[in-house]
Amino acid sequence: MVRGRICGLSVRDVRFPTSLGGHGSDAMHTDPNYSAAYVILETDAGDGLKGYGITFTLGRGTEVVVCAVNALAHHVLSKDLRDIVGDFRGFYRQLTSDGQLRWIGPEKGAVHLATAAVLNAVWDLWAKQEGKDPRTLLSCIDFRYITDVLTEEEAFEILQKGQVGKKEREEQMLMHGYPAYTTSCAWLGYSDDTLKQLCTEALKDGWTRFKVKVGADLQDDIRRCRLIRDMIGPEKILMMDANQRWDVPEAVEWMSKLAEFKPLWIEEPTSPDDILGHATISKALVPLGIGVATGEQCHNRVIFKQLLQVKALQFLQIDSCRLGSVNENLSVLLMAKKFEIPVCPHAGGVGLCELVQHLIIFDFISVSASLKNRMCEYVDHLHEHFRYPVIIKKASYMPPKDAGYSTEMKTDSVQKHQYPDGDVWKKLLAAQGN
Ligand SMILES: C[C@H](O)[C@@H](O)CC(=O)C(=O)O
Ligand SMILES: [Mg+2]
Repeated sequence: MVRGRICGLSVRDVRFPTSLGGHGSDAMHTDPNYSAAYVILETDAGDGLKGYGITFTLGRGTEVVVCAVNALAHHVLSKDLRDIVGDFRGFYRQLTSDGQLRWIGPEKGAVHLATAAVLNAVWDLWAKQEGKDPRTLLSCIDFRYITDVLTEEEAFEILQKGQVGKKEREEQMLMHGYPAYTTSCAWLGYSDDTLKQLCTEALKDGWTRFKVKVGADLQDDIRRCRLIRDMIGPEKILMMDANQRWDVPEAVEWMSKLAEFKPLWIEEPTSPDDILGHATISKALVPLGIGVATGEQCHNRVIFKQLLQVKALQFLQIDSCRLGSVNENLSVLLMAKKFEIPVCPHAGGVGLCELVQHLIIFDFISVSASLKNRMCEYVDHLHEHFRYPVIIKKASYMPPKDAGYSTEMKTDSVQKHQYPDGDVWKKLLAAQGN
């Protein structure tokens, strides 16, 4: 039973100094500090339940997103949760169409990341209060701009079909979990020794799918890809991620040099906005047996729609915080199902694994009903800061059992990492003479 009026919204700038160890580094983000704009919603329901929402950012970018969350706060404050979820589509559109903020979006950039943080908190709160049926889920989706490829009725049919065999798939998930791959061994800033050590440990832990960062220096890539392929052997799966480093012809040329290492996909080969560029790359890489994956920086459902329409990707990477929360992610999962393109979510960052596990397990149970060519990213960082961290067993995500969106962070972690006043940052800034 949905209850409570939103009587408080707070947002924190939480940063982790991951750049110090080269964690998370790639060809374009050489010194990322994994960060989050962390939103807490309170209600007057008197049940003690709060909604926690995050969006993933890097370092100083968090300041901008925190401002955007505050600029959106008035849409949520004093609203009855029942009214919000009773017309969630309308509420989503209210946030994304705010007449004074829309100009710095629309549905993209900092303001869309902020929308995700706020709506993720709403979903967390709502999920703690009640379950949802297909019609309710559909009522949360804004179909504006995508009805040329997916109507509400088609989406309903997909969800109805997804009911068949649902029980068995739930049991399968509870027993075996959702298959994952690891990105933790091969960040670009890691030395070869670190890569070898982490890869040895990952193999011992049963990982069979690995992602390596590429794109800055070809000879370096060849050496690192050889190293990792030799270590994992010919049968295990290898993916590559260039994080938007190349122009279109460069991407094709570079990947033809890395093809000998048999990557399943090249991720973000070029600008995330270049839909036709991705299509050109996809086509050129077919003879090499390499697919194109993208999505972690796709602004919204419209970009995904076009990527699907022009066959620009073979693996679709939703992101729980880049898109407008569960609402928009649902529309993308449904479009992917219609086009029969496997969804392999982006995760890692701060809390992305915690959030996206809900989406991808839902996708398997209620939408795609398939694990073919599907896996979810896993990065072994920062889970200790969450109250309900992901559980990985035998390289698979085990379904979360606690109600909610697994978004709540430990109070102590938030305090210590709040920027710039948390203990961690006070010490680091003092050491840097700031
Ligand atoms: C800056 C991030 O760490 C980015 O490299 C993550 C990413 O591309 C991925 O996990 O995929
Ligand atoms: Mg990536």
